[in-house]
Amino acid sequence: MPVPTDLYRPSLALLTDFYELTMAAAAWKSGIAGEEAVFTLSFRKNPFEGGFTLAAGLESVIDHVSRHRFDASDLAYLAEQRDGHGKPLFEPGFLEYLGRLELAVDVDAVPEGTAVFPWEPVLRVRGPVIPCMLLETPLLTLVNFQTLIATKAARVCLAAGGAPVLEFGARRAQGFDGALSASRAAYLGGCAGTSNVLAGKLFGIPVKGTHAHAWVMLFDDEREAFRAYAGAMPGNCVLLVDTYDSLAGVERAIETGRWLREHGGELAGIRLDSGDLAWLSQEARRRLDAAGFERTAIMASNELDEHIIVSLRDQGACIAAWGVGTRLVTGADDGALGGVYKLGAVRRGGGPWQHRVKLSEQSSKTSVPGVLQVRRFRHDGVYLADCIYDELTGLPAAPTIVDPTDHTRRREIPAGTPGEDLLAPIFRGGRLVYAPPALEEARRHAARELAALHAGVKRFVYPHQFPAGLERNLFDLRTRLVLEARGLPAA
Ligand SMILES: Nc1ncnc2c1ncn2[C@@H]1O[C@H](COP(=O)(O)OP(=O)(O)OP(=O)(O)O)[C@@H](O)[C@H]1O
Ligand SMILES: O=P(O)(O)OC[C@H]1O[C@H](OP(=O)(O)OP(=O)(O)O)[C@H](O)[C@@H]1O
Ligand SMILES: O=C(O)c1cccnc1
Repeated sequence: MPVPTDLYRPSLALLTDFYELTMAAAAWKSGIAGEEAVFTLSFRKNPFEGGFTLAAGLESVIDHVSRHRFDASDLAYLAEQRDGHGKPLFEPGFLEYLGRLELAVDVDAVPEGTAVFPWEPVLRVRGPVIPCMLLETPLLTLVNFQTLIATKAARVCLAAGGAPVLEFGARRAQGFDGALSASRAAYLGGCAGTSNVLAGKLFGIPVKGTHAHAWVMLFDDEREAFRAYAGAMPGNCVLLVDTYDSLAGVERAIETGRWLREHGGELAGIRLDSGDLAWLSQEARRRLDAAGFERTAIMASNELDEHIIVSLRDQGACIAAWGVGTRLVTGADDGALGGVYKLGAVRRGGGPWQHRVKLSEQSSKTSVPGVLQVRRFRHDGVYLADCIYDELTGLPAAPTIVDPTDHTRRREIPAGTPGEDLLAPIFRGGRLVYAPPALEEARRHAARELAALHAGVKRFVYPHQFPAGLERNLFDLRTRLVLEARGLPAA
């Protein structure tokens, strides 16, 4: 399948926060550029008050890291930056360094579509401090948004219970890039297709759609409009029936369906876009069935989300396909996934790694030190628990998992419980060592992941909290570092 190779040329190296560059300049100047660091990208809360999150954005991360370079125009722009005294902010030597910079980093990440939970490392970057810092902003930009939308899509598709969900969001998306990456993430999360034609071309997503109210309004009456559309699209005819009156529109759609049959076509569906979708869909179904159009599908749209879809199904709505736009591609009601990128350890001159922890008044914001990995344990195809551990100390044969927000909540994992590490090697020394799966495969992976989660984790109201926490030695190390940093005696 085609990849979006030409969308963002040249490199987007400047798409980083200014402070990453001022820190890079200071690191270069102060001689710590040769030191190594390891950073972890994780989030602290599942979006949408939900019980799970689906990781997305890795393919864009790979693309960004692979083509990262500061070109002459980037360097010229940086050379223009002045400090408060009107002097150049960046020294020529630093800019030359940036011009030669290659991101010789190791990146490990969970594959796209993997179910992930708060605190877990979703992605890890290890290498010289400057490249690690420069990547903070773009990696968060890419992973936070796409993960949010993939998770929203998974929720909407779970609500639809297997009926197809089409993503109709481009017109309400956050800009062109928001539209494209939302379409991709929505497909990854389970949507059956998109109305966004460029996303279809770039990512190989099936493109689908009906017609707008404007089509009907272009004609003097609805009958004429339906007939013209059906004549032009006999094999792809879904008629929007609510421009003037939904049920009268259904009657005209039935007439058009009869006409289509006489001309070798078939009315594929109707779309309802306003009013009481439960009642209208039942009444439309009754009329279509009575007229011999049992196979004509009823599609609904109109500011839908997972909660409205659940409610409509509970009310017995006869809706076979869902068109979901605004609330899907904007991740309503969560403006963003709150992913963060935190330093876990540093190493000087090839010596031993030294753990680092960031304190916060809010214990949920205290970072997790180490070179983090996560082991997922399972039983009979169902996920049991996730154990976040430090590769520097390793994982005991029978680990104890401690909930970082309540250390009295613990889970013992018996030795021999099957499980696997989630972070896979993506780059080694800046060289790509991972073959990203095709989007279709990532989508199948997401579906398998959702199937392996207990139903309680997927419910929308007060979901069960999946046991994901810190391996006990890591939890103890973190506690010790926090006490040390606060100048308190060890517990
Ligand atoms: N039976 C229902 N149960 C729950 N929510 C519904 C039901 N029918 C429609 N909705 C949802 O209620 C919200 C408001 O619908 P409303 O009927 O006000 O739209 P409308 O005013 O008819 O449409 P429009 O403003 O697009 O012309 C929408 O999000 C819609 O999806
Ligand atoms: O409601 P969403 O989930 O975003 O789905 C997409 C919406 O976009 C279209 O209409 P548009 O909103 O442009 O106009 P309308 O409200 O007048 O139908 C379509 O008819 C849907 O209602
Ligand atoms: O094809 C459709 O029905 C469609 C496309 C975009 C937005 N709303 C509806």
